[in-house]
Amino acid sequence: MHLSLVQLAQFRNFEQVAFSPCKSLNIIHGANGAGKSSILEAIHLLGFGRSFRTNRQNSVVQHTMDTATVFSRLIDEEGVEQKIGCTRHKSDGFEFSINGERTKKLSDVVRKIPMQIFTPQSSDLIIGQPMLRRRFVDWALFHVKHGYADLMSAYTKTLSQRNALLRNYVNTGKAIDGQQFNYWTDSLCRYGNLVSDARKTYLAAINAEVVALYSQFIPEFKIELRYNTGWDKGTELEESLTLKKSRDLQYGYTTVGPHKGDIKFTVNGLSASENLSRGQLRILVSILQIAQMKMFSSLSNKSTIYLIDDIAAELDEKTREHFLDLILETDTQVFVTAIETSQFEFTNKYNDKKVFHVEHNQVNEE
Ligand SMILES: Nc1ncnc2c1ncn2[C@@H]1O[C@H](COP(=O)(O)OP(=O)(O)OP(=O)(O)O)[C@@H](O)[C@H]1O
Repeated sequence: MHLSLVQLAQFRNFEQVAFSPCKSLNIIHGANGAGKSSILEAIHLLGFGRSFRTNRQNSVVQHTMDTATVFSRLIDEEGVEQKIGCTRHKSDGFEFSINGERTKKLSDVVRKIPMQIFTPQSSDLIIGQPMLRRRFVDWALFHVKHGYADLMSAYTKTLSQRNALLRNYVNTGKAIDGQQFNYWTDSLCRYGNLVSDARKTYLAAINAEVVALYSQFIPEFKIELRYNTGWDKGTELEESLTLKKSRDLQYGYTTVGPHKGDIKFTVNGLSASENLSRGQLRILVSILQIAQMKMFSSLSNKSTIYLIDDIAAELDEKTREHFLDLILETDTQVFVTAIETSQFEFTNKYNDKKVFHVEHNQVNEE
């Protein structure tokens, strides 16, 4: 699967640009401020439905304009072309389209273009908030496990109902309706156990791949990843909810469950977030993503699109080369940005490669 055309209109510094990427490696280079990251950001909108650079989504719209548009042609595994579009209206949010048909359902678009992104901030996956690590696993399960999106939405709805009862108790001091509370607690257990089992199974499946890949980069390090369920060790979720009921009543929200789950990474038995260098953290993230893409393609027979912003940041040339070699082995379409093409001399060995120069708000193939 790959994008054969990308068009941007009134998107950040680009008035109108279009370019035709190749199926494999696409190098986008240009000076600071030329618009390299903006191009990745536009493609990212199609795969995630949001910018990776800002929470203020309107900032992608060109100053003085009201809408920004990204349009793409996607060629799937069977060679069938689909047209995927995304428009950001400053006054009315996002609008997506598939083959010209408008869809409000983001998941329909996201499901069509499985995508990963690697940026200088990607180490946050290891050192940042647990939510990022839950999102990492949930991305894979969303794409490969039938019904997982519905399961997550049932869990989230149940959690918010239970939290509403707890919050109301804290705010008003009125006793909680016991029947309702037990109903939502039972549902939380049912969905929560399913979510947690799916995450554990998935992580166990990619673990061996992560260990093998990491040892190729840094042989002396033995990496391990472990899922923390988000409730008391050695107990079932049901038991933990009972144990924590008085705390939940005091705080006004549910303090245990898979919404508190996390992944712990250790290297030679020590915490990865506290002991790895910045470059080693980035290597770990790249490996997690490569393992994820390999697993994804073996389970779904589909490939991924991989965006790499500023590959040179904290990765030496040997590592960059090994990293790209591993990704390109997985039949992935790659978009990678850098300031200088000299950072890519090692890519001369790849036949399927295009180089684009971004300058004067234009994208030119070289
Ligand atoms: N909404 C907008 N309208 C017009 N121009 C914008 C808008 N938002 C950002 N810009 C400009 O677009 C340009 C592109 O920025 P971008 O971050 O994509 O460049 P870059 O090539 O990735 O730079 P660097 O190498 O420094 O990271 C910048 O000059 C920025 O000032």
